[in-house]
Amino acid sequence: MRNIALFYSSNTGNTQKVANKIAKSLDDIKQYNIKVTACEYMLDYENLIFGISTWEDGQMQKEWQNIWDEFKKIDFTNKKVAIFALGDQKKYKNNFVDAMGTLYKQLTKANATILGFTSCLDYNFEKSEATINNSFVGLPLDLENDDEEITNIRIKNWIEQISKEFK
Ligand SMILES: Cc1cc2nc3c(=O)[nH]c(=O)nc-3n(C[C@H](O)[C@H](O)[C@H](O)COP(=O)(O)O)c2cc1C
Repeated sequence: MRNIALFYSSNTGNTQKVANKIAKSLDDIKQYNIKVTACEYMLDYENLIFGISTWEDGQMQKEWQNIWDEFKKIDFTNKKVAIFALGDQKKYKNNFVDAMGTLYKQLTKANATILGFTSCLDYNFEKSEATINNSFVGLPLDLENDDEEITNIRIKNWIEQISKEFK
């Protein structure tokens, strides 16, 4: 059995809703809210999924900010990591899912192998800290503006994509 864990946090429940959907689609997964689970538990898993939302013009959701000093001490060598991110491409079009970029940069510094990049083409935004060469560094989701059907398709495709690459 593979060893996968999903760590997330959420202000209004949007990231939680997506976390629940992803966890339901994978048999071999453990789900943790970082509000109540210390980040050293991440060390127990070879494959990790992180869920993060962006607030206050480009900032990480508050629980990610709270664990950030501890998180920065973790070495992710030999770990495969995929990120999904909640944001609003209409109201915050110049900071769309910026928090995913912040998380990505730290994970890269900490030697993680990041997978699950997706194309920017399907989205309508101006600027994001979470892109490299027209790809997002994970899966952005916009529950404020996109139909549930589109969101569900994106999640399904992304799970297929990362599932193949997890060890
Ligand atoms: C005050 C406020 C600031 C926000 N700032 C951003 C932002 O800078 N970039 C972005 O993409 N989304 C932003 N959002 C949208 C949220 O990220 C989005 O609603 C998300 O689904 C919230 O997820 P959560 O409830 O799981 O935390 C903001 C929303 C609010 C209410």
